[in-house]
Amino acid sequence: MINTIVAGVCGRMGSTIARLVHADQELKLIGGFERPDHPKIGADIGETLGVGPLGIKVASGLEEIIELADVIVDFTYHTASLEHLRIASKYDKPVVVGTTGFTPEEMAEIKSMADKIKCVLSPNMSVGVNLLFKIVPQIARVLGEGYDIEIVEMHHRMKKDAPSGTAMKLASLIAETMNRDLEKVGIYGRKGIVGERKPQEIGVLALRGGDVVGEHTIYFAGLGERIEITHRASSRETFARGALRAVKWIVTQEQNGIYDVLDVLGLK
Ligand SMILES: NC(=O)C1=CN([C@@H]2O[C@H](COP(=O)(O)OP(=O)(O)OC[C@H]3O[C@@H](n4cnc5c(N)ncnc54)[C@H](OP(=O)(O)O)[C@@H]3O)[C@@H](O)[C@H]2O)C=CC1
Ligand SMILES: O=C(O)C1=N[C@H](C(=O)O)C[C@H](O)C1
Repeated sequence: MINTIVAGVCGRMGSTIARLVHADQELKLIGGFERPDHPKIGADIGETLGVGPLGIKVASGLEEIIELADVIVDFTYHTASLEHLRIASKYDKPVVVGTTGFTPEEMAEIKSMADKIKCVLSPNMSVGVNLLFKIVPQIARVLGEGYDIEIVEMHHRMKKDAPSGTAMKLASLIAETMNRDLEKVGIYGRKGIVGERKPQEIGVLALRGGDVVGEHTIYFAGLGERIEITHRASSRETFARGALRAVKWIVTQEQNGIYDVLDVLGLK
């Protein structure tokens, strides 16, 4: 059994992941934690998940429970996940991170930990989106210049970061493939007399509303034709199943490194 700790265990993703871990034959939910001031600290995790008492309490921090873990799953908040990675590297524990919204500086620090920790880091754990991470840059390359690239994402009203981590990763993969600097060509909204669209622009637009789980459309708009590729997630379990797959994979790795879901799927 793989002893698994879930960060942000009362959150939307944390609770979904914890329920699937609890139901999984190969994994054992041995702990979960929230911020020290969270109202559920000390509550039985099973009760908070609605699966009946499990005899494990919501802890008030990772260091309280980390020694028991084989692996930690973290879908929390960018500053929190970075701190959890620092702690996990100190204790030599692998981590699966799905959190988005890292600043460039935070991302640089995570990359700099590559020789100190085993980590799967991906803004989207679904198989479908990871397939898009593979094929969308190929489509951009084949189409070449002459097709205007715009990405539109929609998420629920509670989402804190924008644009989504997935949209930003798609934009950065496309920019890299097209030899463009996303810092220069990324456009995140338009209003007023903005002038004609420049051919190199990559537009990334975020819609927020209701309970939308996660939708991404990539447009390649040329003269006389347009390709639109859409991924729609209709359940958080899709991401959670991807996270569990990453958990089972990362604990078998011998080399430290910052991996992604394409490594897990063997699609690199
Ligand atoms: N990679 C993927 O496939 C996916 C990634 N995500 C990403 O996962 C993250 C979480 O999303 P979601 O579950 O919707 O958000 P929620 O706000 O529902 O859950 C986050 C949880 O983490 C808790 N948390 C915040 N700070 C800490 C801390 N320092 N220590 C412990 N727990 C903490 C929050 O507590 P509190 O409420 O008190 O802040 C909350 O319980 C986001 O970045 C989102 O973009 C989401 C879906 C899929
Ligand atoms: O916050 C969410 O909900 C999601 N966040 C991820 C992102 O920012 O890309 C992935 C998913 O679409 C859901």
